[in-house]
Amino acid sequence: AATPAPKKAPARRHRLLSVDYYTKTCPHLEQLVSSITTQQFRDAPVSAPATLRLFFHDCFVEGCDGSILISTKPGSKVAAEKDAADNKGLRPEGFESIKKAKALVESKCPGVVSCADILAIAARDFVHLAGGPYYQVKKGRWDGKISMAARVGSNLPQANSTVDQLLKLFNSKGLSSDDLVVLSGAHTIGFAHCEHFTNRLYDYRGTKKPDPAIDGRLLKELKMSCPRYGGNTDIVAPFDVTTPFVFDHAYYGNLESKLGLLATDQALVSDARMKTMVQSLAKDKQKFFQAFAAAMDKMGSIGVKRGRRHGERRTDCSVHQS
Ligand code: HEM
Ligand SMILES: [Ca+2]
Ligand SMILES: [Ca+2]
Repeated sequence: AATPAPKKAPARRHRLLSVDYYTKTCPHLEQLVSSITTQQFRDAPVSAPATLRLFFHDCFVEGCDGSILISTKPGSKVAAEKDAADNKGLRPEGFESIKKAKALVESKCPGVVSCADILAIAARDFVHLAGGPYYQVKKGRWDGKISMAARVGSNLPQANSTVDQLLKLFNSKGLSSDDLVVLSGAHTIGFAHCEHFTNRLYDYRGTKKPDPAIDGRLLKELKMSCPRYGGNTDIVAPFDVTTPFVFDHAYYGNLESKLGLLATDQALVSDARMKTMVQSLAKDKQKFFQAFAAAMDKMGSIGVKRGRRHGERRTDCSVHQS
C-alpha cells in the first residue's frame, strides 16, 4: 500500500499581541501595575514623563522588549543600552516604577509576565493619570536577550535632527509621518535639559542668531535659564510651557505660536507634510487622544519577540535570565 504523504506540520501562525494574553495566567495584572503607577504618580508626578519616554526608548532599540531595563554587568566591557549617552537623561523614576511593578507582579504571578509588557502597561497608566486617554494595551511581548549601548545612537532621534532624518527613522520602524506628529505630542508633558536646545537660542544652524521660529518672550526666558556658556547642566525647561504636567493637546497650539522647545518640535509646523496634521490636532483634543492611543499601539508592536530563540522571561528586569 502506498504510504501516505507525511502530514505537514500546520504553519505556526504568529500569535499576535492580544489584550487578554494574561487573562488565565495573571488575571489581575492590570490592577497590580495600576496600584504601583497610581502611588508613584502621587509621590513623584515626573514618573509620568519618565516612564513614557522609557517606553519610547525601549521600542526604538531592538523593539519593545525591555532591553532598556538591563543594567551593564559589573566588570563587563560591553555597556548596556541604559548606559548609552542618549539614555543618560532617562530619569530614575521610570526605572523605579517598572522595578516596583515587576516585584509586585512576580509575587502574585511568578515567572509569567514580561518586563516589556509591564512597561507598556505602565506607560499607558501614566498617560491616563496625567490626564490623557485610557486605551487597551495589547500584551504578549517577550523580553530581549540583547542590550548594547552601541546600538542606541543610530536608532533614536536627536534634538537637532532634520524632518527628513526623523521621517526616515520613524518610517524604518513602520511609523508614518502622522505617527511622528502624534507621538511627538508626548512632549505635552516633561522637561528637557538646556544642552538640547541652546543652539536654537544663540547660534541657530551656524547663523550666530537665535532660531527665528522662537517666540520672543520664550526666547528671553530660556536664555535666562540657559546661558550660552557655563550654565548649570542640571537646569531643565518644560516642553509645554502652558501645562507641563498635564497630558493635553496644548503642545500643538504651542507649536503654532512658536513655543516649541526643541528644533524637532518646532519643525513639525514649518514642514508642509506635517503642518495640516499639527493644525487639526491643535483644534481637536479628542482627535489627538484617539490618534495617540492608536499610535502608541503601533509603536508598542515594534520588533516584538516571541519564543526562546530570541526572547527570555526575566525575574529581575535589569538582569538577563541565564
Ligand atoms: C520625534 C523625535 C523626538 C526627539 C528628537 C525627542 C527628544 C527628546 C529630548 C532631547 C528630550 C529631553 C531629554 C532630557 O533633556 O533629559 C526628550 C524628553 C522626552 N521625550 Fe522625546 N523626543 C522625540 C520623540 C518622543 C516620543 C515619540 C516620545 C514618546 C512617545 C517622547 C517622549 C518624551 C518625554 C515624555 C520626555 C520628557 C522626559 C522627562 O521629563 O523625564 N519623545 N525627548
Ligand atoms: Ca528595546
Ligand atoms: Ca501639556
